[in-house]
Amino acid sequence: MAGISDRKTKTKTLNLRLPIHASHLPQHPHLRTHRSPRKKTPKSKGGSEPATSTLPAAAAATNGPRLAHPRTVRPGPEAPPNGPPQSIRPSLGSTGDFYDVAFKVMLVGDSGVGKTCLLVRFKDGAFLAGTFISTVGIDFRNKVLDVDGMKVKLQIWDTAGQERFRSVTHAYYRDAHALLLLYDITNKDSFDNIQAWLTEIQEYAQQDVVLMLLGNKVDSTQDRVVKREDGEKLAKEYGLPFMETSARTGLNVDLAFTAIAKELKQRSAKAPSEPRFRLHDYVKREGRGVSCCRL
Ligand SMILES: Nc1nc2c(ncn2[C@@H]2O[C@H](COP(=O)(O)OP(=O)(O)OP(=O)(O)O)[C@@H](O)[C@H]2O)c(=O)[nH]1
Ligand SMILES: [Mg+2]
Repeated sequence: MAGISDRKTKTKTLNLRLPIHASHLPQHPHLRTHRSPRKKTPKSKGGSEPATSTLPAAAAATNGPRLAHPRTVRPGPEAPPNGPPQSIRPSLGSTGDFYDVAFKVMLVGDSGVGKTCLLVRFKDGAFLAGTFISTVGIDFRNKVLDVDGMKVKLQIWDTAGQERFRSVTHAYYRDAHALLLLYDITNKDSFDNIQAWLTEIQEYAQQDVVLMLLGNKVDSTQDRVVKREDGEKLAKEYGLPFMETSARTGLNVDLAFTAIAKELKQRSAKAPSEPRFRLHDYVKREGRGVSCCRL
């Protein structure tokens, strides 16, 4: 297995890869625009990393990923209160897209697990092959989905997995309606760090945030070191919906975001007339295995 630290990496601003308009970027004081050397992905065990504790309340949850522990919310300078989902009335987004309701989704997980690639695959239908360019700070892309006749806008925040940007990311958790937590099936450390990420989420995110666990790079069958069953077991332990994905082939990528959008839309409905959407069941039913797709 090629460890993350073994790879040829380069760090530069995400803007170079995601050509979003500069005016869309939050003026966060921690946002960096300079290149800096890549550091090894932090380990959760020991050191200054978040303690690796379990989330018993989350584990007990059977109907979703709610983290029931009381927590201290530490909003950052750019984190407005996370109220209910935005306006149900049709709105015109800054990119000219009409939407009925909008939500914020955050991608989190160790550096190199494929967060940026997953977002680019979902937004543009392409895969960013080649030199790994690590995200600096945080950035976002918008995509409007048609969910059962309603235009649902997802504002998807792509965070930097490197430890040195962690304080930047913390400031945005509170504003997120949903989190996609990724590990890399070819990198055991990234899987072992999931518990630490959950602890961090428990501390900084909203209590009712929608959370899904994704094991990415499932196309790399030769390099797999985390079994699918281990991912499923961990997800079950914490009451999380789980899927394996590939930003390279696109396997389950649209499904992951669509599932999140469906769940958020359902939650935003004031008087839901339709049958209750069940995120766990939907993901289990619709998720596809590796064998379905060739490279
Ligand atoms: N085989 C394979 N490689 C992938 C996949 N997703 C990402 N990669 C590769 O993994 C490396 C890291 O991908 P990124 O998306 O930049 O990782 P990241 O999680 O955004 O990393 P940070 O920005 O540092 O937090 C790149 O070399 C990608 O080409 C995947 O699904 N399959
Ligand atoms: Mg990235």
